[in-house]
Amino acid sequence: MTDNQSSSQRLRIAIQKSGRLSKDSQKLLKSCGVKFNVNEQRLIAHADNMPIDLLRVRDDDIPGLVMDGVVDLGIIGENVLEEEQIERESLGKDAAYTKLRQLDFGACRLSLAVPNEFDYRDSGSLEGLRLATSYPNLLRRYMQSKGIVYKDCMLKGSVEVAPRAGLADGICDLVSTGATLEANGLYETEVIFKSMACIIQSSVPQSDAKQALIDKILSRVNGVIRARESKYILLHAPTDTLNEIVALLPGAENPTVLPLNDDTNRVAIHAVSSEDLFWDTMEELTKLGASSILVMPIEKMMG
Ligand SMILES: Nc1ncnc2c1ncn2[C@@H]1O[C@H](COP(=O)(O)OP(=O)(O)OP(=O)(O)O)[C@@H](O)[C@H]1O
Ligand SMILES: O=P(O)(O)OC[C@H]1O[C@H](OP(=O)(O)OP(=O)(O)O)[C@H](O)[C@@H]1O
Ligand SMILES: [Mg+2]
Repeated sequence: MTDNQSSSQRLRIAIQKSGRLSKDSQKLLKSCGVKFNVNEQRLIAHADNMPIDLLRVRDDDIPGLVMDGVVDLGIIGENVLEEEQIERESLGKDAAYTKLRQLDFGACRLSLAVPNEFDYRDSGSLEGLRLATSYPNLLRRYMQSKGIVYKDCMLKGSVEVAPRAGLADGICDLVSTGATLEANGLYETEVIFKSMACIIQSSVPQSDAKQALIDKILSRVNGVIRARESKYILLHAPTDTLNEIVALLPGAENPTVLPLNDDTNRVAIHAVSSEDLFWDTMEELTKLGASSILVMPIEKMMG
């Protein structure tokens, strides 16, 4: 590290050390051109080509590190972020941050779930019962909004086993596929919070140089996510169904139409689509006479 890159001038980004968000967080930063190697034993990874340090920590610590201005940026699930914000606000601690954008991974929901044999009608069925959760603040906010009084059972992990272990009557935990609930003889009754990973910035004012680097990273994140959501589509189409074919391409504006050699009845279409092209649409396209349909991933996008 050179003098002009002393630690206070380097941008500090907190990411999850190991868990559901860690690989996707690293992949996103690498796609943004940040070059680094992670040593599993080390808390910090220095980027080789930009004044950026990655701090690899437990996800629960990331919102607090950003809110206290210890790090400049953090990649975190909205569930953990919101939980920490409610906690800090209730304690009168600083809970300010800026959400730069939602990301395209870490999709899950915080839900209420009860044992399969539980006769659940609505959240009122939980009145007076004990609920196990790692998210006491989000649960309290939801139950207060419904006017339901319940008892807490705070567990940092293994929440789904609590009812079977006789620790609680129901749970409030993260769900994605629902496989963990099913494996534990539980069923989901109500979604109380929907979550994605997001990138947040500390509210502490930054130097111009650091803010410029944050803006550059954010612009690249936008480009990476737009590219991941988009496809490059090439196909051949009969001229008489051209308009119908173009109308079927999702989110494709002003596609390029090119003549084909020795074939005046058909043209080539090149289009960038804002969504994937599903098999059903491809089948519709072939029914309209389209052929040589290619759907390709886009690596980068800008402008
Ligand atoms: N099943 C899931 N599918 C997708 N995203 C999930 C899933 N479960 C959790 N997440 C998201 O990933 C985040 C991290 O989940 P993980 O299970 O790795 O956390 P953890 O066990 O608390 O990790 P840590 O050791 O860092 O505290 C969650 O807070 C949530 O935002
Ligand atoms: O609905 P599903 O697809 O089954 O996912 C839900 C599970 O995923 C998360 O745990 P994870 O597997 O990350 O392990 P952890 O309990 O160690 O955090 C979450 O805490 C649930 O237990
Ligand atoms: Mg955690």
